Amino acid sequence: MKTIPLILMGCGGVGRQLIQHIVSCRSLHAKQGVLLRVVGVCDSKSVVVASDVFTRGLDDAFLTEICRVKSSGSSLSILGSKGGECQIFSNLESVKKVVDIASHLGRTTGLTFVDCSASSETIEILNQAVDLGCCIVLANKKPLTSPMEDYEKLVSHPRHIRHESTVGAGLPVITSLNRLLASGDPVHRIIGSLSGTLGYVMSEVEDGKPFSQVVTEAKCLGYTEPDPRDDLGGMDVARKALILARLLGARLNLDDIKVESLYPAEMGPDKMSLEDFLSSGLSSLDEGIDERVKVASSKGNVLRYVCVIDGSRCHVGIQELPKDSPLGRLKGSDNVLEVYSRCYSKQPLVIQGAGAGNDTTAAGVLADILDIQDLFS
Ligand SMILES: NC(=O)C1=CN([C@@H]2O[C@H](COP(=O)(O)OP(=O)(O)OC[C@H]3O[C@@H](n4cnc5c(N)ncnc54)[C@H](OP(=O)(O)O)[C@@H]3O)[C@@H](O)[C@H]2O)C=CC1
Ligand SMILES: N[C@@H](CC=O)C(=O)O
Repeated sequence: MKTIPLILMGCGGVGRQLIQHIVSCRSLHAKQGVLLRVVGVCDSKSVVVASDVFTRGLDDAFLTEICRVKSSGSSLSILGSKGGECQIFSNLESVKKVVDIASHLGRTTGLTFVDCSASSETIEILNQAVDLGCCIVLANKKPLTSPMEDYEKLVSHPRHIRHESTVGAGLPVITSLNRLLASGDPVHRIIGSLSGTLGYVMSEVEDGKPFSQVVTEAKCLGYTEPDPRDDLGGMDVARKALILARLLGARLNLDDIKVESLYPAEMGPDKMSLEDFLSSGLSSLDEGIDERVKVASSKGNVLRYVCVIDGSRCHVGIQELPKDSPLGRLKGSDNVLEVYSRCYSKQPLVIQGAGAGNDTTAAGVLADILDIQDLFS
């Protein structure tokens, strides 16, 4: 049986769903000859680790308890040591402990860091993990959209990194692009709708629902980032665009991308709390969006938040598109990407399907972990 030891960073909607998938797929994985051994789970303040990471992981009952505690909104630090089977470390100590485990397991049994946080702070640990021979799997886009130097370090061992869920959640976007590029088929243009949240919001407001109501629904459905302004301001789509553009070889940074925001600067995270934005800011945007939807509709068009990557130029923003165009027909949280390359020059390669949600995202992360099993014994 191959064993893949892993440390999960982030135990929110996606991280918890990943734990549930791992636990419920135990017998399937056993038939495939693979065991996923979760040796540690981190939230923003603490890490829970198995007492002997060389031989044991956290057991399934305890992993389920971790999910219960985190879904109730508590910190991992309230968990006990479970009769000595695990240890809990907080704040700076937790970072030291995680790096310590990486230095022991990285070059022996191997270790995979799975980043399901939404933080830009994980980049330091991830870069250390890479230096220590560990693999990394990310749903978190922020480390991959850090300055070029950090990015290049992170992806310096291509066999050791997987990040399919960073674009299109569980859709095979990165894999498909890598296959085209590896076969010498250069991709020169990608156009698409890459936000599950904005896809859902734009298609729901067409039916006359208020913008604030559908954004709140998207948040409840697990489509939005922890702060939905990341989606509504276009930054989440810009990050996806940057990830794809860098994959295609462009040496761009986030501020090279032109981004259209759906809210004004005075409602930004530096000026308004998330609570105020959700309780009052959001509804003040209803009228303006409704007006734009009506103007588009009077011309037989709909609004879509579109990402265009053309050579090394990227821009993301609202476009008015015919109702019966591929992007105009999108419904719900679906993403669609049209990829133009030498082989797909007139008719693009089209990838479409659910582009957000905890279940599909966590499934994409799980598939990434299984995809690196050859590096483990
Ligand atoms: N939902 C979706 O459809 C998709 C999501 N993603 C990505 O998945 C990631 C997770 O999203 P989601 O689960 O919704 O986010 P949540 O906000 O629900 O969860 C984030 C988790 O990360 C933890 N965390 C924060 N900072 C750190 C840190 N420095 N180290 C370790 N853990 C940390 C938080 O801890 P605490 O509990 O203490 O706050 C929390 O447990 C995001 O990056 C998102 O962009 C990608 C594709 C689709
Ligand atoms: N908030 C994102 C989640 C996936 O990356 C989206 O809405 O697409």
